[in-house]
Amino acid sequence: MSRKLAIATLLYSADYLPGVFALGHQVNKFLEEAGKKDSIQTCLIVTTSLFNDTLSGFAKDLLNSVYTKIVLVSPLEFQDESVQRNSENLALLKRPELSAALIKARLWELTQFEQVLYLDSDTLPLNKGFLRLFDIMSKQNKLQIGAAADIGWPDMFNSGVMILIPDAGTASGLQDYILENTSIDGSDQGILNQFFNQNCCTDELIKESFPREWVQLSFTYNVTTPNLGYESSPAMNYFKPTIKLIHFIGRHKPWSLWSQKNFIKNEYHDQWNEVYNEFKKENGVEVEVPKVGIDDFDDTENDHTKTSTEEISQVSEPAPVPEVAATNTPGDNIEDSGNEPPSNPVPLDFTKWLTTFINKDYSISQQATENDEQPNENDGNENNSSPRSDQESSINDIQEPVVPSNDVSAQYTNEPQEHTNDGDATDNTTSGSEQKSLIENLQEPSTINNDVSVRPKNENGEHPKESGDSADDSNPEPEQKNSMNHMQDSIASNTDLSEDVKQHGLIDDNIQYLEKEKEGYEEFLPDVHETDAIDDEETEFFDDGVEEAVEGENEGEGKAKSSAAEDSQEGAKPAECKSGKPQEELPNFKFDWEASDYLSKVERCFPDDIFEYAVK
Ligand SMILES: O=c1ccn([C@@H]2O[C@H](COP(=O)(O)OP(=O)(O)O[C@H]3O[C@H](CO)[C@@H](O)[C@H](O)[C@H]3O)[C@@H](O)[C@H]2O)c(=O)[nH]1
Ligand SMILES: [Mn+2]
Repeated sequence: MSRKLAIATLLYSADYLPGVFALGHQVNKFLEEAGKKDSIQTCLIVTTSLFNDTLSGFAKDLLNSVYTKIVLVSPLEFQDESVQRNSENLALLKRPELSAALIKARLWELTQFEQVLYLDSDTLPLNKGFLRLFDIMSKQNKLQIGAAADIGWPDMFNSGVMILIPDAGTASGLQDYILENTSIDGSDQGILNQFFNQNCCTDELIKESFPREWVQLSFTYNVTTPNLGYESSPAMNYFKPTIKLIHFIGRHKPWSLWSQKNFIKNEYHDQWNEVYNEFKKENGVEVEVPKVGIDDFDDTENDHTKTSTEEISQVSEPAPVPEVAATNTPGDNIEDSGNEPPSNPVPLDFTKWLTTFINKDYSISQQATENDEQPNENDGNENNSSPRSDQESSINDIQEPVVPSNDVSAQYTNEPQEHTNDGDATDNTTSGSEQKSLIENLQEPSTINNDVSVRPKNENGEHPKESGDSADDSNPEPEQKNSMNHMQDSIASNTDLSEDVKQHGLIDDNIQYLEKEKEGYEEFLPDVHETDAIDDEETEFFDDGVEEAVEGENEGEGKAKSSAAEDSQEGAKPAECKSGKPQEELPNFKFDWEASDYLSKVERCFPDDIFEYAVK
């Protein structure tokens, strides 16, 4: 008899709807292709309040067309207390919106299925090869979890792709565990590892008899991106044809406006966009959903009833005329509830990125000139609130003009006067709302009364244990092709963008030049239209990669580097910089860093912590 299998994903806030749609669409395509549409169900786990109170009938209809089962879930019992206890660790992640991801623990309650492949809604299977997980893990037992290693700490698994055996006992054990323990990362990934993963047992004695087991899947089933270190390595080229699934980890998802404007070029983002556009086209979303400018919607999860899991059958009513989000109280909007990255009034992160590519000799002399000749250049930038005291070291004198990103871009373009400091903050703050314009149209306080039945909780029989390696993959997958990014057209009308594109046209030119020159790094080079909103997370990847590259290229130059660092600590003045070239002789903002060791100088002149004073 065939097993009851399901592929499940999770939705607890409306801003992940595009992910849920694209994923469902893609999964359906591959189920069809593999001839498994009838044997594997697709299941959306969605919080009751989101589904009933926030999503529009149109959104529900779309969800029902993509997923064969929609399972409504309430927050875990005492979830608030767990979230509270985990808040400190979660703060380290800078992802407050993930506090509710603990609800993934409800996956083990899906006992109507014998085995569930859970996929985060920010994942994208690339081919039907991911379905092989059901074969690889066919002998899985309820005490095992199948998952790939997390790149952040490879002794732990990433909880964005997990294969599991639903089981009432495991479910309640896990939920008790969540109540009593603090998660390593403040969210589901940490606690699931602590519960299932033998590696997380730090007591060697107990480890021997650890009751559960993480069965490690091949990374090709959950290739997380961005991950500069990994992608830049030859391993990416080597394994690329075998990748079955991409996972867009981190704060910026392919559907977010930030990604559309700023994201480091990534073919997988393009691919996600293709799938999403395909979904929209097939479902007439673009035509049917008007763009409106409502910013607020209620995504809060208020239903704390004890009901564990409820299942609704397919919504049978016809698709209603598209409805827009209902009026909401100001306090309920997504930004207030922490589901959007907090706006960053000073585009420090872009600056951080930008300075990585600045010819330091030029930038310093330029800054020195600016300091001398244009002391008030930044006066108009109300974001640049950093106090400047006479006591500050000379390195701060060097750095300060760099902080507003547009000033830095001016250095690139050699047209400092043509770039203003206006608009950074405004632009950044508008991005969140623009990004939601589609989503908002998929929300409403619903009056739809779905057939709801309490889901039965069945015990599952235990399968013989297998700790087999699942890394096999003999099926060569097609190369991923690049495509145009259509998201700007489709998600939001973005009037700010064109203005900024114009403003920074020359920066774009330079970056394209760099891309051409630096083959193999394309994935990591921002397709920059904006100078704001790049966050630490991704710039850190970027910086790390650059440092790596420099290390490789400048082998044996450690001494020069350390002396450069000393210089910096002593507060070297612009005139004392290594090359000492006069400004006119310097290349006109060519990205000639490859041929030089300027990055080591950048390190000297732009130490990471130089920006800290402005980060409030
Ligand atoms: O506001 C939100 C946030 C998350 N989700 C759902 O929860 C999943 C997890 O969040 P995600 O943004 O994908 O987290 P990651 O950036 O992937 O971060 C890592 O850390 C998370 C917290 O431990 C884990 O849940 C992830 O699997 C792991 O990859 C999403 O895919 C969605 O399905 C929402 O519906 N709304
Ligand atoms: Mn994820």
